[in-house]
Amino acid sequence: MANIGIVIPAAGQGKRMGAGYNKQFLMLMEKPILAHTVRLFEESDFVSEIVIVGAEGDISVIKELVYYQEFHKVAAVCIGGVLRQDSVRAGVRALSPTIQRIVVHDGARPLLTLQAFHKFLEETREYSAAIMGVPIKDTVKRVDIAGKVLDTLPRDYLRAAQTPQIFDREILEEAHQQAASVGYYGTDDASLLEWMGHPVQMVEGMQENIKVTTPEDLLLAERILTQRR
Ligand SMILES: Nc1ccn([C@@H]2O[C@H](COP(=O)(O)OP(=O)(O)OP(=O)(O)O)[C@@H](O)[C@H]2O)c(=O)n1
Ligand SMILES: C[C@](O)(CO)[C@H](O)COP(=O)(O)O
Repeated sequence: MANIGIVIPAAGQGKRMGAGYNKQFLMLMEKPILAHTVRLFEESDFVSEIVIVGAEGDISVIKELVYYQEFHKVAAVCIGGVLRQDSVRAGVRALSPTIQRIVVHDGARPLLTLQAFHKFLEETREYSAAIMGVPIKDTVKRVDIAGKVLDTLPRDYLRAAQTPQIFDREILEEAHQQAASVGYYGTDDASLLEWMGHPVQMVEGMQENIKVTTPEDLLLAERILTQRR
């Protein structure tokens, strides 16, 4: 299972966080959010290479972070694109050709644990494409443009998709290439494969593996990490 390459998209603008700069540099328990995310993969024996994708103006800061945190597996820090999808594609391109199995994990998901990641690798080893997700806790309604409720979706078959998402390199590259050629956009990488008609396996994730998106998420992340200490 070794020789896995990690792509960490971290080139977003963090608009919903409203910090005025990339939210992944916000401090979480005395370290930038991004440092927590990268540390996990640095410590995994199954990971041989990490690529971090940043906004053009953040590249030198990310390189400094890599240096000071002593992240030896980071093979490249490359420039992302306007959409998350563009950033992931750039990251995949920057991985060594020897890497044939790729995990994509949001820079903004710093709470994944090594144990959960290794369980994920074990459970997904037979699949060419697989993702983490968690059952939806709320009742989910579809509404029209005016907010009128149309119906209630059967919750048993709904999952909130997370990262990590794992793919055979060939399939992920093909999905990104095809999507780019027609301008198809998906909010995660798995959706590009779904669009192509390629099967994607869902495995149980962890509720704590939140994406730090708004200020409340940062507070929650701090509480979770405090409890883990
Ligand atoms: N063009 C983009 C957009 C997003 N991301 C990354 O994709 C992950 C998930 O995106 P999200 O949490 O939505 O981050 P932002 O796009 O930064 O948030 P917002 O939509 O609030 O601006 C983040 O790690 C983000 O940095 C990226 O690498 N390149
Ligand atoms: C990839 C992802 O984190 C899965 O939940 C999510 O889709 C990213 O979404 P966003 O639209 O960039 O917030």
